[in-house]
Amino acid sequence: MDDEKSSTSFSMGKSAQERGLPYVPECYVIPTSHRPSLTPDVATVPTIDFGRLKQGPDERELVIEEIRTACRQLGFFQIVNHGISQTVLDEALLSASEFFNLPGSEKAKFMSNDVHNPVRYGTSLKDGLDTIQFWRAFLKHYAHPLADWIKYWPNNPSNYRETMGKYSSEVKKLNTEITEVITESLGIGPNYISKKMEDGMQVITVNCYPPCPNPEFALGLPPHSDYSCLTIVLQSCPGLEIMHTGDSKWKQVPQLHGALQVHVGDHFEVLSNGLYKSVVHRATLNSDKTRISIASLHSLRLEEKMGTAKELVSEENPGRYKESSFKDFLNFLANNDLAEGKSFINTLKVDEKQ
Ligand SMILES: O=C(O)CCC(=O)C(=O)O
Ligand SMILES: [Fe+2]
Repeated sequence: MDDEKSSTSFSMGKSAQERGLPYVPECYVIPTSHRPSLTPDVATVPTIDFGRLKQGPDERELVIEEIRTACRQLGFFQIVNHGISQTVLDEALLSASEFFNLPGSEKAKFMSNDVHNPVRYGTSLKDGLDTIQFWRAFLKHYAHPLADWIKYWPNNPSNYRETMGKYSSEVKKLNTEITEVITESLGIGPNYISKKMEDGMQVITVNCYPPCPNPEFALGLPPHSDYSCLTIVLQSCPGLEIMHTGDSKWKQVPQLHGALQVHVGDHFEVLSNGLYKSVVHRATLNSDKTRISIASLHSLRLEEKMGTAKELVSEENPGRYKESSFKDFLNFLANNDLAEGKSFINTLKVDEKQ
């Protein structure tokens, strides 16, 4: 996600004690209804074995069916046997954590509030901050075409560009494979959008959530869905929660060593005419260890519009979304605060009564 514009959007009004509630440190401003549970339900997340895609047409068809169900019901799944080695995953996480361990002055070289900036660092963990709702630092950088952008990435730690570059290019390839399977599962064929996606944007968001003394009163990231077509996430430990569409409850995604998480983003919801849902998710905190997540967000080129596949529109099932580009999302972001619950996908929905 792309944010960091506000740190004081919620106001609690009367203090908890005035309302006869248990003591809450005054610096935490997330209202009770938005606070996470320290013992969340665990999500039942479909785990897709990508190796099975190469085990003949029958097996491939079964995997595609599993992906179709996951995208319709949750907008989320995990993949194993994805072809990216554990060393590449571990080294990317290690470089990320070394970057966030650098002195503030080193990270501040990349500090920017301009959402259009292709490389930027931000943090809600500022010295002297008197209200806390989000407990996160992040580094974002464009990653495709890699040769165009890598020279602007941090070179401290000294192997950051090498390890994160390797991870980024492998995830980019994996994204093309997942895209093919997803459009196949929509019945519009594997090549429907794969070439455009190959040439499209890749934004790497590296999130760092340090231990929080009161994880029950704050969040790492507010609830949101990603603007992307697909987001692929690597996490160092649990903390991601997804909103279960069935019972509208927050559930924690369990840690599965070596797995990658796949989020359906807003632009695939649009492509599918709402058949697939972009998953609403948030990041929670813990009090004893730093959590790192590396989100790779994939979309079409900066100004290329994503619209609904015409094959999925009919008289009985009219188009439900306006088309939009990544740039449209950035313009939306520059003027709206996602922490206040503003949602890009809602701005794309065509009024059904029209
Ligand atoms: O930390 C996570 O697991 C989620 C990160 C995320 O949602 C994002 O960067 O958009
Ligand atoms: Fe996200």
